[in-house]
Amino acid sequence: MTDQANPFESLQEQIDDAAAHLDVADDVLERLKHPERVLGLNLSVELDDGSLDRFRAFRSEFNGDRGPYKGGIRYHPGVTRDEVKALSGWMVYKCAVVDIPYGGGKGGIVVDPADYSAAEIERLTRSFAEELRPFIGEDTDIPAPDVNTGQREMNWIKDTYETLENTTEPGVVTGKSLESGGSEGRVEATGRSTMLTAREAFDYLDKEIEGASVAVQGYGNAGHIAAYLIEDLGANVVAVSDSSGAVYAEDGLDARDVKRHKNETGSVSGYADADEEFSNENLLTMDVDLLVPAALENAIDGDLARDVHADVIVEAANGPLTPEADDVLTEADVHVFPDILANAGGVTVSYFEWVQNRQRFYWTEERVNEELERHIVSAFDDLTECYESLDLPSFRTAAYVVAIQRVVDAFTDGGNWP
Ligand SMILES: NC(=O)C1=CN([C@@H]2O[C@H](COP(=O)(O)OP(=O)(O)OC[C@H]3O[C@@H](n4cnc5c(N)ncnc54)[C@H](OP(=O)(O)O)[C@@H]3O)[C@@H](O)[C@H]2O)C=CC1
Ligand SMILES: O=C(O)CCC(=O)C(=O)O
Repeated sequence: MTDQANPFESLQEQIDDAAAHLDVADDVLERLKHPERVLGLNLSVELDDGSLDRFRAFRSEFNGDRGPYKGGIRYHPGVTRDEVKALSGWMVYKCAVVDIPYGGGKGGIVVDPADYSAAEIERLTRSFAEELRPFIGEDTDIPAPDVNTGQREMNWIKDTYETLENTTEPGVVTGKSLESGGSEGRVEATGRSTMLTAREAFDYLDKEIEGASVAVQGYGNAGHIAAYLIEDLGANVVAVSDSSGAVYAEDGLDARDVKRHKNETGSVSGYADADEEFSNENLLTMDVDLLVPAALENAIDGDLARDVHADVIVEAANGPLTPEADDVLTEADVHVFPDILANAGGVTVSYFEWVQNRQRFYWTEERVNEELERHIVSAFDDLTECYESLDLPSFRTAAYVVAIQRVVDAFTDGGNWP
């Protein structure tokens, strides 16, 4: 990270920027900028050597006007209370922009999972699930995966909850494995909506995605899947990175093959068919047609933004640009398509998973992908229509205008739906 911007303050600034174009009373606006409840925990977990370790953990329930709180759980040493608050707020507006019936929540544990065994991570996850039990449920608050969590952790949360509640309630958490009631297409969903947003953006801007040069920062769930799906559109993924640094090939990498290399060695570095290796900062300032930040918040601050040479940015990560970076890039006519649209595929397919869990009726992958495409394209159209009709300064502001209006309507029209 190149910047110390507080993500919670960034979120509040984004809301204020959009509210300036809306007729929202100050007291209602104040409500939209603060979480309803933040749970802070100290989890005591037994390590494999018999000693106890203490872990700080959080769950923020930001706003439930449109439905149950919804959002992932992150395991990372950099997790803070304010980061979790920001991430939960972004979930509110993300769910509203794609018009799914949820509010926003997010959780996190301050931990580097690489330092612990699988058994220790299981005990940590189950301990968190026990503490969350009174607050979560398929109609109240529904966790999901985020950075460094996936199907394994979601299965443990579901199992702990169902055991303690003596019930069958698979919709209490999404992002589970298929065997535990997960949905086809959920693993790929975040990368898929990033690809769909990039495709729609290029079309909207009258640019060709075929042959476009692409750089992707972060090669986890969101980044690597976005990379290969964008490659499938005929684009040329010339650079990708993870925490070890970036690899570059002038004629294009093979995104799936880079992932195979990362699975084998732990990082993208050392990929044999790369022409060159360089830093993440170099990747973010490359002269490419499309830049996809898919790692963490604050990847691009105001200073770095002045060196960004990409034409279009599609945000797979949550909050990768600081508000100052946004201003610099808007001024420089770089088209930024925001996180709350581009990475909304994850929560949208989580919604499909929850619907399937409640109906005990499971969809094909084809149906999931069709419904996802419909939601993302429709949200993209709402956003660009708002951008044009109100003559807004950025696509981010347009996304927040659409989303905030929907949340305000749900609040003023008398609460939750459906
Ligand atoms: N998973 C999901 O469903 C969703 C995720 N998101 C967002 O997408 C982003 C990525 O999440 P996800 O892919 O799930 O997480 P993962 O843990 O799967 O991947 C994170 C990736 O980011 C890399 N990374 C971390 N720090 C840096 C850095 N400083 N520079 C470059 N790369 C870095 C990691 O590197 P390494 O592999 O070396 O650790 C890893 O490749 C987050 O902002 C998340 O909130 C948004 C919507 C849904
Ligand atoms: O799938 C979900 O419910 C939430 C995913 C998530 O945490 C996010 O979109 O940032």
